[in-house]
Amino acid sequence: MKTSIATVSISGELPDKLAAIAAAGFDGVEIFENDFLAYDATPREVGRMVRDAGLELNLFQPFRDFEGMPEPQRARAFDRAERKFDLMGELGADLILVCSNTSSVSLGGIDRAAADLRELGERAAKRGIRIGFEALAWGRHVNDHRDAWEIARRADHPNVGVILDSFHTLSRKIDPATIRAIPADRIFLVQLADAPLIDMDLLYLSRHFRNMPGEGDLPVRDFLAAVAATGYDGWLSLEIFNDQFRGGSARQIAADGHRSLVYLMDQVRRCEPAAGELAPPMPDRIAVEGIEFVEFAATRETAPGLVRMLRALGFREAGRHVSRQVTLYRQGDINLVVNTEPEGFAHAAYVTHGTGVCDIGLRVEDAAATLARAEALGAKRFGQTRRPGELEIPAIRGVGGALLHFLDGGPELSRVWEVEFTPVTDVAPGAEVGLVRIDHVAQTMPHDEMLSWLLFYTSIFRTRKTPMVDVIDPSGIVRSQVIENDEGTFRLTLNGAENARTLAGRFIADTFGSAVQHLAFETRDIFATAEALRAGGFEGLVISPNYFDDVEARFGLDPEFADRLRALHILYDRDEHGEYFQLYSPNYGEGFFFEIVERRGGYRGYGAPNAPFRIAAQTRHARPRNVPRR
Ligand SMILES: O=C(O)c1ccc(O)c(O)c1
Ligand SMILES: [Mg+2]
Repeated sequence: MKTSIATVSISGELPDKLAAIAAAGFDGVEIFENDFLAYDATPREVGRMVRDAGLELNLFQPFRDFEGMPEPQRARAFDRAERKFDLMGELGADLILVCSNTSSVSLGGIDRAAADLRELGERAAKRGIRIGFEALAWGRHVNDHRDAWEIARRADHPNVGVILDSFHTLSRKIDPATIRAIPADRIFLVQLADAPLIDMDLLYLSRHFRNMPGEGDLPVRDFLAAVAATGYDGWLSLEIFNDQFRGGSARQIAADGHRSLVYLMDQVRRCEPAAGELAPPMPDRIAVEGIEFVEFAATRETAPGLVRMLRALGFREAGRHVSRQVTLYRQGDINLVVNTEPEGFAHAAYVTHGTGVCDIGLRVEDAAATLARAEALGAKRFGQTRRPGELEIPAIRGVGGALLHFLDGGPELSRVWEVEFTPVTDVAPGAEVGLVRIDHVAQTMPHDEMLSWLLFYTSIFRTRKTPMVDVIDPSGIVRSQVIENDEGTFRLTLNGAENARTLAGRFIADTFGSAVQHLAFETRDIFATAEALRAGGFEGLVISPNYFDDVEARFGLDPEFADRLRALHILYDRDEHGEYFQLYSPNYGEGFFFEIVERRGGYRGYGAPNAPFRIAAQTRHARPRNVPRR
């Protein structure tokens, strides 16, 4: 189906908006009247700008407070409409959205509204214009698409139909299945938007917090499935009023919007038997079997510090790359790679961001299919000249420009470690500490990038998001959102910093952008791991004793058990499934750190209640003069 987006969804002046919309791959654009009024060009020029950008102008909107007016407002409303029809003639627009009346003087009555729309349809027909009637969720008398459709039906005019908008239907919890009863040829346009589930006045929610389908909590997929089942094959158009998007990057928001529509059409194609071919087929969402490796960019000068930390954590050198300055460190199922090449991608990442994670390798069922899906959803493929002995491993750009590589069990890619690395035996192995796998990867980014990356991950991979939580940092709030699969083999936490003084905010400033801020490893016995680390000279993050007094009281812990936590600086949490234990390294370099966790009995969370105390300890650690003597 053809896709479009309303100008109101994008930041900037009209030309910036149009350029971003065209670049993102949309076929058309809805001109929101205020964007036209605010811009200094004639309607003819604006129409030409749209077409020169390669876009169709599919809707002019909104026309307000029309139906059910008493005189003299009624006659005024028709005069206003005629003026807008003149304007549309110049713009080259043939569909106008009339939204349901919100005026306190408007009168109810389905037949009165139908008669008004019929007359408007008659006048519009003379100009080759069609009227799409939309029920606003806060319309005075009409606030339900079923009533809007009944009015359009009774207007009984070929130039009068309805415009359906997922926000208005779903925010009022109207069953979208009721759309299935509307004939497709009377649906003139479909607008799509999602929104978070926040208990708030609907007008305020709509004008400030709408977001792209898949970014919020509304069942937009069921809405579009119902639309598709009618046989509708017209425009799918995004209409997103969002304060953050208005101030964001026009190109990023437009690209996210396009991705959200492609993803939505793909979901509907799979779940609605009555839907036709909505979009070109692509592989289904990709199941991630695990994190195969994490690669750090470093230099000869910075690598020794990092490697000292890895050894203290029990990692052992296990291989050297056949043609690059790349070393593999291993423990349990964890593969960490340190890249000190003086050129190429990792070096460029080092120059821009400093020592840190530049690449994550995911184990998937089919690496080629993963790349195909990612590209169909607008991800950027990455390629670099191969050196002798190197495999071709599909990769895309991810958070902060870092890479995501895809490995699978096929004959080539399953042998990457044997083919690309020469095994070595560590000459100075540290103690065994019992880390078995990567539990999660935490990526830190500015808050206004969070929805983009959320959509990126959830649209490509078979994952779900959990509700966003606020984490209190001594200098502000950090929002945290989890993306995970059912199997627990792929867990990410996205942390969005709203200000530059929080630990997360300073990390973004110091690393010049979004990046992995910590890696969490799993152990099966946190106490044994903590003892072994300590014996090997690893200095963990010191947590305030006040914290342990509180957890002891809060969970009714056995005092001896609480003393062990206290002595080893192990944080504790519990949910209805089980228990969680956490231990942290101090910050390394630009604010990167490691976490070690143990999950007992199916604990589902990530220790969010502990985050403020961990952050406070890290902040103290970074400014040692604040550490109280003990
Ligand atoms: O918020 C509004 O007024 C408004 C206007 C036009 C629309 O299409 C809409 O969904 C909302
Ligand atoms: Mg709308």
